[in-house]
Amino acid sequence: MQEISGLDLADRLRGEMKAAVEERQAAGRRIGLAVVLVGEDPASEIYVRNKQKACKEVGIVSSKISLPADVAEADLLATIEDLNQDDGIHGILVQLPLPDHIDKDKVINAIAPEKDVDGFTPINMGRLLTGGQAYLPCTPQGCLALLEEAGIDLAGKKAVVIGRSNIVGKPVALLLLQENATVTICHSKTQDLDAELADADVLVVAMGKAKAIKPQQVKDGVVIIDVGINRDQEGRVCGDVDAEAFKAADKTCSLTPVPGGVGPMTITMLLKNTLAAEAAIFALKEGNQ
Ligand SMILES: Nc1nc2c(c(=O)[nH]1)N[C@@H](CN(C=O)c1ccc(C(=O)N[C@@H](CCC(=O)O)C(=O)O)cc1)CN2
Repeated sequence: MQEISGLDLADRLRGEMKAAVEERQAAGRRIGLAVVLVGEDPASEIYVRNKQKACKEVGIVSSKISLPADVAEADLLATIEDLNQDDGIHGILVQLPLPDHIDKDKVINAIAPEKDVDGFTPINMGRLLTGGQAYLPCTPQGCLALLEEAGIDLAGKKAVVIGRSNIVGKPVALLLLQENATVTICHSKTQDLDAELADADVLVVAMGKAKAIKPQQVKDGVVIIDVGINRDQEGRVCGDVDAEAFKAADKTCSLTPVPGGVGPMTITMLLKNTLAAEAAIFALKEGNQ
């Protein structure tokens, strides 16, 4: 089994980004990202901390806006509007999930599309659908970067995506399609998952079920991107793919590890989108002068 490391690729890309940021800083530019965290979900706190750490690593200035779990939706929307108007902020992200009393779609819709570095607004999602210039959602973009790093030419390949969320399944399927793969999306109502998996050349698994995919379900030579982040019975972080069983079976395949695969690439793609947002906002301002 060949491992496709997200840590190695993330490291290299972050090094390149640091150099790009230094060039902009030398020209007097400062790149700002606002991270909005509602409540105290422990996993979200870790992800936000890791995002801020990564920003610092490359020279992006991040500001964390922490709001209480019982914040009124109107107050959260007002916070986003302030950030939309703030010239020092080039990217805005609202960490998900949000508490139940808040309408997630309303909040995402409130983010200015030009600062939507998560790529979750309908404008950016629509542009992704039509093949326009969009900020791509970070996890799907990370999955494609890993496939590219592994040297996979997707044209004509049979790609199977398990999961149909707006954050991962749907956008990753569109990105695979853009690369001319033949794409099948599977989900909880798919009647015969094994039949779909049996001849997949590329498999993206985002089902949220620990160690669900076994080596005997896929063919030799398959390339698997494991998006899952779960805890196993011993409390260890694991993916949706049973990596230990793949190793034990000495399966001929390529697989992203969990941890150390898609996760670090999600954060790296956020940095990439933030740099792109700053460049676009800067170019627009220059053009208007
Ligand atoms: N606004 C957003 N919210 C959420 C997103 C998102 O892209 N934007 N995605 C996920 C959480 N997430 C980023 O926010 C994220 C999840 C996991 C990792 C990561 O690096 N995971 C590690 C393992 C983590 C562990 O040990 O617990 C890894 O895979 O190596 C990064 C980012 C939902 N919310």
